[in-house]
Amino acid sequence: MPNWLLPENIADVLPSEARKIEELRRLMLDNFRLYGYELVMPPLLEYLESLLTGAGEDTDLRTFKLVDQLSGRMLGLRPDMTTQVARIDAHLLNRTSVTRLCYAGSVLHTRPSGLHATREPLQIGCEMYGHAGLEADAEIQELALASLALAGFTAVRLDLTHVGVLRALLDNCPAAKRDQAKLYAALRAKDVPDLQALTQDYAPLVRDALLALPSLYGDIDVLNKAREVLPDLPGIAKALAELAELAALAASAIGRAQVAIDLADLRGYQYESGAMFALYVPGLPNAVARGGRYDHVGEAFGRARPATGFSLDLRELARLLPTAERKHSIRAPWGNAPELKEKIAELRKSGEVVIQSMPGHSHELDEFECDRALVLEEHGSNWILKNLG
Ligand SMILES: N[C@@H](Cc1c[nH]c[nH+]1)C(=O)O
Repeated sequence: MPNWLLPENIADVLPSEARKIEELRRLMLDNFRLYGYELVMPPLLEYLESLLTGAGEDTDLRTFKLVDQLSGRMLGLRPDMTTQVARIDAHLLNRTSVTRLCYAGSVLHTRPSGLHATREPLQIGCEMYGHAGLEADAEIQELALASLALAGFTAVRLDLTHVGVLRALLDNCPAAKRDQAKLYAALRAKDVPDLQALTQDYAPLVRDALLALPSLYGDIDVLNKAREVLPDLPGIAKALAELAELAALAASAIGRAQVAIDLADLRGYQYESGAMFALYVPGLPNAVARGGRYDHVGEAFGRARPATGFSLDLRELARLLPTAERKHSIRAPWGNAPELKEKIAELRKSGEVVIQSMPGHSHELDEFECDRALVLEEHGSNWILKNLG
């Protein structure tokens, strides 16, 4: 095997793609700052048990593990930054007021989430702690939509769901609770035959409700249908009321989206505790951003705090965008003359890209197109710009 091959679903990011990703990262982080989100940088690896605190079995399976040579303990490479940020809020900041944090960094997955998905997403996101009301969820949704708008996506669909519906059903049926993991999987896949087989000996009320969930998908009217076909349990009524309110808020948010309800969409890391959302853009079957409420993670860290947030993969998002236009730049000779150096410094200070040709090489770089050259004025000693081509 050639020694320059990389593992499957792991790739280098080459110049023009890297530029797109970096520009998006800056735009989004700057926007988070305008809403008062403070940047944090959690470590790439942690003790496994802290990384998995409050997270589900999915997270465990997705985590690369290794042994720490210093402590002999098991370490994990983060598969998701959300629980790390919850740990920071719970233990390091110790604030009682509302805390807004944002982050951007690589995460690693043992298996790709799709055939062509990377195992090293570049996760960026925002988390808000300390407010249990829907206002916090609405702000997070608005930020997620604004992030996609910054990347140029305007025709966005926002799917809303709520873990309260399934929770209420499980709490009313011990057999369903026992099969929880299998039910999640069947619902995620909208696999009705599998659901039928699984639910055979459940209480009829719960069985009918579980079988109805995959079809409870569509515009806001689905909530009325859900009220008709789902049992009248307090948890379900509360979840549906919250979804109705969030749908209205999302429809009026900055960078507004077309809103849909999908009561069987339960993808995630199994730490969610309330309303959840996923954002979709045309041409891509998978969600480009996900978020929602996860009030119990802080509690697992020993300090209960309401929590809500969203994250997205910048690599995936950038892949959907057209290649950036080549940046116009200036070609300059290499030289030690103070006038030349000053002129080049002045141009760079004003934001121009100035590329000095190395002796014997004059090729242009992929990302840059030299449309001007810095040349010495004929019969003079001034450096002037000359248009090329
Ligand atoms: N980190 C979650 C999304 C999320 C962020 N905050 C809350 N939920 C994910 O990648 O699916």
